[in-house]
Amino acid sequence: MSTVIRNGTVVTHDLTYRADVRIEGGRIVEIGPDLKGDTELDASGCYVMPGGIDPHTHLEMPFMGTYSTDDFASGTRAALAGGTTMVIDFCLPSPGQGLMDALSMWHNKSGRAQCDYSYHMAITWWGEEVFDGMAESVKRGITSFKHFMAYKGALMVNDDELFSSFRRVGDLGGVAMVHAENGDVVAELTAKLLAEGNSGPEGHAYSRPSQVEGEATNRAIMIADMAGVPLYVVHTSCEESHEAIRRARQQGKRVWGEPLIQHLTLDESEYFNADWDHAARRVMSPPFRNKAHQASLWAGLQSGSLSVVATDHCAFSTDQKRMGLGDFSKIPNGTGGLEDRMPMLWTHGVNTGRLTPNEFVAVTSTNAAKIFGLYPKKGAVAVGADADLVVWDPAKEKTISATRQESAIDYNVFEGHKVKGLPRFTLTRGHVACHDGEMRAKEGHGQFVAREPNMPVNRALTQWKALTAPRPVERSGIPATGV
Ligand SMILES: NC(=O)NCCC(=O)O
Ligand SMILES: [Zn+2]
Ligand SMILES: [Zn+2]
Repeated sequence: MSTVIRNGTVVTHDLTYRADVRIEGGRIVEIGPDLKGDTELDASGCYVMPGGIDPHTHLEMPFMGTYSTDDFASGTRAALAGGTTMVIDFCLPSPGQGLMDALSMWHNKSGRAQCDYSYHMAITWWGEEVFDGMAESVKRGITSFKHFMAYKGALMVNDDELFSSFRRVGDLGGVAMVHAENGDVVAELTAKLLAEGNSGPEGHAYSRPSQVEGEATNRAIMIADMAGVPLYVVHTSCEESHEAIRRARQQGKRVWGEPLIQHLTLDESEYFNADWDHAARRVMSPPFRNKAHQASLWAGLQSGSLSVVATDHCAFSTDQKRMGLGDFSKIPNGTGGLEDRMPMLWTHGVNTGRLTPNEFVAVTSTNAAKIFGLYPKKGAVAVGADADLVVWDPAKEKTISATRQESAIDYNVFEGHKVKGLPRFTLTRGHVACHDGEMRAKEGHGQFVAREPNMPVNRALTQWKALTAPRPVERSGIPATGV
């Protein structure tokens, strides 16, 4: 059985051209004019693009005394509704827990996934067991390792642990990742704000000024450079952090920055809303920033100093958010966005002229595929690639509303936003999961995707570090001591 997507314009990160796309056995088998198939999907007026890859989600994540509400079923369904065909979630061992033990727990949760997925492994503590578990993790196709520099007393690791782990990731040919906020300063500021009576959700934003992110980003970059490992900085939200990444890239360091769609389109005024629920629903780390920071993030996407737009989808219901009534530090951190990332970015990026359609593909799909060892299986419209595709209708419009979303939570941080540019069809390995607004996704269709270590960037960096490593100076004679 074959499917042909007809009459569309193929848009990849580097090319735009008219062609039909033929799919068989979940893969793209032919691209060209006038193709025939058993089933035909009409893409007239549409772009045929690689499905989105969101490399930053937390589905059914245990966090701050609860679990994020969207699980692998509802979260991946929301992803498909919005044109995203793969997510990379985080496997989070509890302190003291072995990495493979945590991995089996995550594999148990992901069985109901509706699109393909992978994991990053989090390093939440340090010891020989973790050191050994990292090699096993790479063998099982999990080649990226996340470190939290915030959440003191919970997930946070210190600089010595960071350096040890980064070196290990470098040796294993993986990618180091950081949540870059200075957790010690955040803890101090939180205590001070609460003591002074600042207990509402706005206190969360005050406790995490952009400096805590800028400082930690710079520190992580320097530690990664000394460890000789490529570094991916998640949820880059401000100019200070972007500046550190920009500077590092200009210096030839292998560093990538990831702004979120929320930080690009929503700002800090949300926290000053008189409605407690409204503000608390938007509590996430780092918090939303002002317009100047937003402009910096957009400029980073345009200039290439920032590489990937993600969501950090970690959705808590209003009831869960209310765990922090009277104390903002107990509001579970996280927001949704999986369903809205692509339409919001198209609307505010492509429709405004900030991004070209090719740049849109790069930052929503191809760059993540390349960085995390998935390309060209994912992130490509090419013969042999998985048929993870979105047929994108640039004329289709909607107003975002929680009443019509696939996510399981009871609100949407983009409520009332008008978007223009939506999927006509979303295909996951050839299966049409979203058919002109109607969901046909299947629970359990999603498969774990193992990833390869030692990407070209790893090899180049290792070669460069070997070439420039300290080595003893060869001397012909040793001077006499004079004694
Ligand atoms: N971002 C956030 O607030 N919650 C999810 C966990 C994390 O990525 O820090
Ligand atoms: Zn984070
Ligand atoms: Zn996250």
